[in-house]
Amino acid sequence: MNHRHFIASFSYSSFLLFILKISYTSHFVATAFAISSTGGETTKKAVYLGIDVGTQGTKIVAYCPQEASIIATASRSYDVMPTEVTGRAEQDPSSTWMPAIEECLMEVGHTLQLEQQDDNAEPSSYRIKGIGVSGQQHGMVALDSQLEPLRPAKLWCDVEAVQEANDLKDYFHSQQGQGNLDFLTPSFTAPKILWMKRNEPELYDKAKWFILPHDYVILKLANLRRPITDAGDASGNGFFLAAKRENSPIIAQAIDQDSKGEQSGESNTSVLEKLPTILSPNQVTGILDDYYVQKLLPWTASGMKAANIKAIPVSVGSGDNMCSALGVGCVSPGQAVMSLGTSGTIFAVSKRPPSGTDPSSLAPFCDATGQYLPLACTISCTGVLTQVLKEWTDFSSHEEASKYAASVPIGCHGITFLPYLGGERTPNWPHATGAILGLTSSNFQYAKDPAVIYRACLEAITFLLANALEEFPNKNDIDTLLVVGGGAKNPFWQQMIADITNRKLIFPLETETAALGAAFQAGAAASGMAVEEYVKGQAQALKRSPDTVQPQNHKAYEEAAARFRQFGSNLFDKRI
Ligand SMILES: Nc1ncnc2c1ncn2[C@@H]1O[C@H](COP(=O)(O)OP(=O)(O)O)[C@@H](O)[C@H]1O
Ligand SMILES: O=P(O)(O)OC[C@H](O)CO
Repeated sequence: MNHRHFIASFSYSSFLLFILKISYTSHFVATAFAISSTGGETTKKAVYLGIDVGTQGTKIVAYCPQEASIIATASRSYDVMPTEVTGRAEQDPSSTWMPAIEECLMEVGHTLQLEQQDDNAEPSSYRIKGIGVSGQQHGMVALDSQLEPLRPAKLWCDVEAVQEANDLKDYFHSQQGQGNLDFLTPSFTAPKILWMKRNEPELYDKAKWFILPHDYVILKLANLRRPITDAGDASGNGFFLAAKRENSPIIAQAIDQDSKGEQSGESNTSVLEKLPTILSPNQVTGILDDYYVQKLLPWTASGMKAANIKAIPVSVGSGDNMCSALGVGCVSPGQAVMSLGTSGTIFAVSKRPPSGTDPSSLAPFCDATGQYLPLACTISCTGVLTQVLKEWTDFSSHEEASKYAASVPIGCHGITFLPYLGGERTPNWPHATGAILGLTSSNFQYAKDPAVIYRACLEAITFLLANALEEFPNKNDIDTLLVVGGGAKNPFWQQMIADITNRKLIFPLETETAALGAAFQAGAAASGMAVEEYVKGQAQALKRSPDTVQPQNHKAYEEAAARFRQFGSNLFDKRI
């Protein structure tokens, strides 16, 4: 047993676990649950579950610190709701996210039960000691007084609230609000709330809470009486000023006073009071509700009811990018994370709060440890690539498409794909649309080749992220990218990213870093450690794949990248 394992074993068999429960009055009260070791317990290995509720699916990982590995996983896919309305992107929390989570819990529970059956000598090899939740950022979940959704959640990639985002920015600056809100786009929650007030005034009047996707999941898992959140996810709500770590009353005022909607009744409650309370990074919100315990561990459910010892704490959770920053094992100076999910994101960790002069494309978020997470997010990433794959090619997978795309020359014979099927956020072009440009009589024949179009799309979404990297004030100090998310396992894309960005790449062995980061947070919360300290302890054991990718074709990509930027600017670079 090495030193780290000794510490881990000691803390998991230790005697007291303090669980912060939401009190049923308006305050949070610390309640201590005495959790002691009993016969057989000391032999069980602690396991922490991390749930990541993404845009295209939910994943759960079960992480065992003693083995320093993921011992079970499950995932379920789902779609954004079909709509004819341009710019709309919605999902129903109760019929989309929660059933996917339930199914994943059942599958993980089943896998762990098999482990138990394999070991007849011990009642169980593992014990779930905590759950953390990571969620797609931004969006808006509007709840009624019974804590039920009033309407489908508007997602981060919903760009209906363009006018509202601009109105809020203008109001904030007209009131000389301190700080910089230039980064506010329709993705954020505040413009969506204003959009709801203007477009659905009757529903708006019934809204008691406006929360984020991960807040909703925690609310349900722990059966809380009121919503909570953390600073990382809250910093994507459009009210939160990261430097001050508080929601802006000016933004709330702008929404409260707005009279463009025809309200059916006047509510006196400010929108500020409808936002969830913010807990610190290693706090626990409550314990896993029996309903979900039975999904996870049906064979021990009755035992769990009988004894506090088996209560499973639910930690505060965070946005998926914040959790990813934990899941890569902490981001060092000189590194940035590039996440290839439905969205593309690129972010670094900073000890300093954002400065007022940071470029508007960098959102000044908080991270999930108490530090800051300057982040750029592109809407057009694997969501668009997957649509191209499914609707424009006969390739059966990204792997097959990439194999053929690899034989297409860099720059795709001069054919440029603009990937803005759902508008764009970085650059802030919510009205942008997709296009294929640069056609000539000599390259026209290639435009109907699916491998060319797939590659042109892949190049485009990579150029977007590379351009976002250039917005970081410390870009010259960033020499290494930690690449994560669903697209990170694609070797062809890995090479392309290295070539285009001219940076070293590292791939954590676990690409589901958001779910893993949520599990780390649960481990920190359950063992009472600071999140950063806990994650650093785990990171030593997380091997990363060797840094084999070397940039070779940078110059060849530069020309195609310049063409891509020029076409986009010509079409969409105007005041929205
Ligand atoms: N080899 C691959 N190359 C490119 N994209 C991929 C590959 N494998 C999976 N993807 C895409 O990654 C996305 C899923 O990534 P993920 O990080 O789980 O997204 P989210 O969290 O937004 O649901 C899907 O769009 C999927 O099609
Ligand atoms: O579904 P993902 O993982 O792309 O998450 C969406 C991001 O949180 C948007 O910033």
